[in-house]
Amino acid sequence: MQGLIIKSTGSWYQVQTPDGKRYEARIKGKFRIKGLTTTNPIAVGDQVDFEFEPGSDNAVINNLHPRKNYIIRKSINLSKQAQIIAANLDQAFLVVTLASPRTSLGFIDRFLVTAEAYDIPAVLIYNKLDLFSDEGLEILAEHKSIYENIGYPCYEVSALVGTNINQVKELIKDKTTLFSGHSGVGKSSLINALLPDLSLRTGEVSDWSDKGMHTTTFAEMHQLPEGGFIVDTPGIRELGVIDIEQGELSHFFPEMRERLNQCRFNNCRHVNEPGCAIIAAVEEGEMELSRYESYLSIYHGHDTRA
Ligand SMILES: Nc1nc2c(ncn2[C@@H]2O[C@H](COP(=O)(O)OP(=O)(O)OP(=O)(O)O)[C@@H](O)[C@H]2O)c(=O)[nH]1
Ligand SMILES: [Zn+2]
Repeated sequence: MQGLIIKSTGSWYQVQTPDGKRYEARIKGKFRIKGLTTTNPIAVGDQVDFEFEPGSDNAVINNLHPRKNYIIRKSINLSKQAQIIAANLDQAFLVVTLASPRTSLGFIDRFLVTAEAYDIPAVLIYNKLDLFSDEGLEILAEHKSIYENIGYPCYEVSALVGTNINQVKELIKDKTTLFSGHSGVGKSSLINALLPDLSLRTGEVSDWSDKGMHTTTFAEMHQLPEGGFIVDTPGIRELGVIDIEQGELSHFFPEMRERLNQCRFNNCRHVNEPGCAIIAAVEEGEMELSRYESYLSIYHGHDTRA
């Protein structure tokens, strides 16, 4: 039988078959990703084959289908060990706000770089619109001109009041969508507004903490009545930057990517080289300074803006 993993703990998985039936299953055999040892080889979003052991109703997963993408969390101590958090995502939402706690451009850019590296289309959702001051609305307009120009859709909503929630419903229909964002921006409130039957607890400090690789992973996909899934994984609510080679970083800035072959040197770092097309684009106002600053900050590995 074939199914979709919709829930994972450290030791068992919930698989949903195309007819909507759900089974609890365990893994048999080894599933490996090149160059990585994974503590949990299968994650929500994975398509798997499974069978029942003869004479029992234990479902056993025996095959993993190829993934279009996946996100991992690396162990802090064991750099080659990783946990797979979710697979086959159609899009990643970063829920942000310009009320409190206001999300910074640096934080948004780090998220966008990560999504590019994972090959997952990213969307920015500005929540708490009902609380935006005039200044907040001005900043919103600036953000939209920065991000929409380089291909990242932006939506403004109020999870509390219900403003523009239908637009977001349209966006997530028939898709598998990851929700990320700082604590307190309203992810749970937004998911509750989209999926009223679910009732996630809001306004509580997340009880997840990084206790190392032995902590039980718990990720879940919530099925939408209109079709599609919301992926809610407490452990990666703030998708961090994954290991990116310095020389590759510019490929994950779409507006840099399209100019890379115009630099004088083909090993240009876009830091201070003569004839750099990126620096010229910033000087001519064709690339946003804030985006370039985020590039430099991540490049030099001291991105502390949160
Ligand atoms: N005014 C207003 N308040 C909101 C809105 N959305 C969420 N809130 C409030 O913001 C606070 C945090 O909301 P949550 O939904 O718990 O935020 P979260 O992002 O899930 O936070 P974590 O669970 O810590 O990751 C709560 O007090 C919500 O009621 C909104 O659109 N407008
Ligand atoms: Zn350059």
